Amino acid sequence: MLSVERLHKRYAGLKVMEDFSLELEQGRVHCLFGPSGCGKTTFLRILAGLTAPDAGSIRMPQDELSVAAVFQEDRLLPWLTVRDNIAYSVESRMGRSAALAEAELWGERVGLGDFLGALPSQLSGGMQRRVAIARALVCQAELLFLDEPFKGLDYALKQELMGLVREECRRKGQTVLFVTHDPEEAYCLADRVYMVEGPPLSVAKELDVDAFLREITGEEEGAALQRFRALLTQSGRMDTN
Ligand SMILES: Nc1ncnc2c1ncn2[C@@H]1O[C@H](COP(=O)(O)OP(=O)(O)OP(=O)(O)O)[C@@H](O)[C@H]1O
Repeated sequence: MLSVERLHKRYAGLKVMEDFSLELEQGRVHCLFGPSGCGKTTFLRILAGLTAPDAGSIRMPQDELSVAAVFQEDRLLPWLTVRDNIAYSVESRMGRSAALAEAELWGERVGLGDFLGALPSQLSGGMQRRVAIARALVCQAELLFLDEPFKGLDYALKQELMGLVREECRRKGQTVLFVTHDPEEAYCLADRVYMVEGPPLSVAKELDVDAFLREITGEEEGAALQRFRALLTQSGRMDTN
């Protein structure tokens, strides 16, 4: 569905990407997993068309795919309410009243039903994150890019939102690429994990979630595995148990 070939990127003296390639498969949730500062956000920005690579190409089968993204900074419009922030991205396509109805539905699904009329300045950081997630999900885009989408959320909420993202992406066959340095998020949400190091991002180690788990815990069975299995159950990922 999307093929990234031999990307190179440099910021002044810093090489952040060197010959980096990756494939995204239609309808799957992919995780780019790597340490802070290794170049993950730069990669997402290149895919989203916000940063230009120095060399390399991004190929998609169709000319135009719809894309929605959540970046680390929430980028909410401060003068619009929660309802209007969520509706904003779909209003031109759906019309105002349908967009507002969808916005209310998504506002409620992320647990902000009582704050639909609030302004971003009246929300906590975690609540603003939830608005940003709702705003991305309401678009029903074919491609969804998420940069550390659950950063700053408490554990229970993170589990709930991961379940929501999984369920929605599965239901609509969306292709997702999310970025994290949290192994639990990678394990609970992804179908495939690309482990990277850097800068520069260069070769990604591509793993299914069970191989990823073995890679990070260094064990086949044991306490860590059981803990992750419990997480898996909580987050609704019974199918890989
Ligand atoms: N616009 C920029 N100009 C110069 N250097 C940049 C710019 N954006 C990022 N960098 C540098 O490129 C490197 C990779 O940054 P990037 O934000 O892509 O990493 P990351 O893996 O997403 O990090 P984190 O997980 O902490 O968000 C860092 O050393 C960063 O300082």
